[in-house]
This record gives sequence, C-alpha cells and structure tokens, in this order.
Amino acid sequence: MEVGFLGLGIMGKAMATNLLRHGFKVTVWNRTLSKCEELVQHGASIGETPATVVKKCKYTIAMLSDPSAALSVVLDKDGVLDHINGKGYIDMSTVDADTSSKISEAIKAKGGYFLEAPVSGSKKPAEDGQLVILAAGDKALYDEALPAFDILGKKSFFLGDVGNGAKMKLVVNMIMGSMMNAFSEGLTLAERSGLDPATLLDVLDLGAISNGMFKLKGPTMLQNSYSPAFPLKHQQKDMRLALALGDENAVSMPIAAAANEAFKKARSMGLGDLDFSAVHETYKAPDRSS
Ligand SMILES: NC(=O)C1=CN([C@@H]2O[C@H](COP(=O)(O)OP(=O)(O)OC[C@H]3O[C@@H](n4cnc5c(N)ncnc54)[C@H](OP(=O)(O)O)[C@@H]3O)[C@@H](O)[C@H]2O)C=CC1
Ligand SMILES: O=CCCC(=O)O
Repeated sequence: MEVGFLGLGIMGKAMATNLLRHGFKVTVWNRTLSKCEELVQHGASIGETPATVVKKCKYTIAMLSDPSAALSVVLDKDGVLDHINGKGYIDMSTVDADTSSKISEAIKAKGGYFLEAPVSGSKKPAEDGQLVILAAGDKALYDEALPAFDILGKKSFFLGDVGNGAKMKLVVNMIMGSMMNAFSEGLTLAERSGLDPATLLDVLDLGAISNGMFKLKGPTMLQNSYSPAFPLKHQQKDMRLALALGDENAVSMPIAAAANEAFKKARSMGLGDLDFSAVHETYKAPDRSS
C-alpha cells in the first residue's frame, strides 16, 4: 500500500519511519526538503510538493506544526487540493475544530475524503507505535487507514463528525499542560522549602497521583534538561486553542489560563523550542521568587 506523508518533524519522522519498517511504501514531503533524506535511507520516496505526493498515493497523512501550517499545505500553490479528487487526506496535526472543518470542506469540495486524526502520545510512543489515535470524519477512510493506525498506535478511537477528534485532543493537552505547571510549582516548592525534590518524585510515584508524565519528565526536569520530545511552543499553541474552545462554550478555565500564561512566559524567555517541561524554568525566574 502506497501512502503519502507530509511533515517530518519530531512526530512525522518517527511515524513515517514506523510505516516503512512495517512494509508500507511511503512517499514523503517536508517543507525543508533535506529532512526527507533520512527517510529515503529507510526506503521512502520523495515527492517534490504536497500535490505530487497526493497524486501518487491512495491516501496521504499530514503531521504539521499548527493551524497555519495545516491550512497552507492544503490550500497553497502545489498543495494537497490540486490532486485530491478521489483520494483520502488524513490530518494528524493538533489543530482546532474550525481549522479542521475548513480543511475538510475544501477537500470535499474537490471530490476528496477527509479524516482528522490527532494523537495522544509523544516522540517515544510515536517511535514505538504506541500512540492513541483520535479520529473523526470520513468513516470509510478511517476503515481504510486502520492497518496504518494499527502500526502507529496502540488504540484508535472513531469519534464521529469532523471536529470531535480535534476537540478531544485539545481537552487532553489542556489537562496535561495544567498538570505540568502544578508539577513544576511543586518541584520548586519542595526545593525552596528545603526538601529533596528527588524524594518528592518517589513519594508522588507511590501515591494516587502517580502518572507516566511525572515519572518520565521529573528526573530530567531536576537536571534542567529539556531536550524536546514535545516542543513547548506547540503545548502553548494547544493551551491557546483549548482556551478558545472554552470561550466558545462559556467554560471558565482559570487553571488552564494560568498555565497558558506560564507557557507564554517560557516562550518569551526563549524556551519555545525546548521540551514543554521547560516551563519549570519560569517557576525559578526571579520575578516569581521575590
Ligand atoms: N511532539 C509531540 O510530542 C507531539 C506533537 N503533536 C502535534 O503534532 C504536530 C507536529 O509536532 P512535532 O512533530 O512535534 O513538531 P515539529 O516542530 O518537530 O515539526 C513540525 C513540522 O511542521 C512543518 N511545518 C511547520 N510550518 C510549516 C508550514 N508553514 N508549511 C509546511 N510545513 C510546515 C515542519 O517543517 P520544517 O521541517 O520545514 O520546519 C515540520 O515538518 C503538532 O501539531 C503537535 O502539536 C501531537 C502529539 C505529540
Ligand atoms: O501533543 C502532545 C502530547 C504529548 C503526550 O501525549 O505526551
């Protein structure tokens, strides 16, 4: 089965590599074309533009940074729309429901089929085929893509109409971003009040709020090490989009709003390309400690 793959960042590279490892023929495209070379070594072909990838493949997957990138790859010159008639397009990027609906409408108007399928899980689950896939849109395309989803993920959900996958993903990441801030505050409070934060990690891990994120990120945060698995700028984008979803639905979200402010502050400190756990640094910044 020949599938297309657009966007070879942290996630896209791992996901496309996984498909190749499991026998899929994959044609890749990335805005910075040089990033395709590593995939070629794993057996991928390169498409010169999103349009040429779509033309060649029965369906094409995208994993792009944000709403503006997701829209641009579809709507701009040499974009997905040029050859989408009769083909499938699966956007796995984290975007808002409005963006996803715009893409869906544009694709359907040209005779194509659309599925949104954002994922829960980061770099390592992407490498290990352990993502959780949150799909919505064209059910026939979902069924067709299941063999690929079974390689990329440990569980796929079909959530109905376009927008539901995007919303589910934003709710999950809003909770995650808020938790990361509470965790960072706690680590800082432990240290400043004379406790050993490494012991705090052990205590947390044995109690009711033990979770994979604290376990994975805690030790590296204590070493001030923030090699990016999930870039902080993307987490802040997700908080922003989740807060907009809260606005639309008149849901008061004071905790998420405070977490968003901390991620914005981290971006202003130049930490946007580091892992989202680098928000920890904002809790050590002088204006919070004075
Ligand atoms: N990292 C993670 O843990 C997870 C991320 N996600 C979501 O997945 C998506 C990708 O994340 P990730 O791989 O980490 O991000 P990266 O920043 O590593 O990669 C972003 C990708 O988008 C491309 N891109 C950015 N702007 C444009 C544009 N204007 N036109 C075309 N291509 C563009 C980049 O191309 P180029 O190489 O040229 O810059 C790159 O391929 C995001 O929506 C993120 O929120 C979801 C789950 C987990
Ligand atoms: O969107 C990124 C999610 C990262 C994760 O689920 O660990």
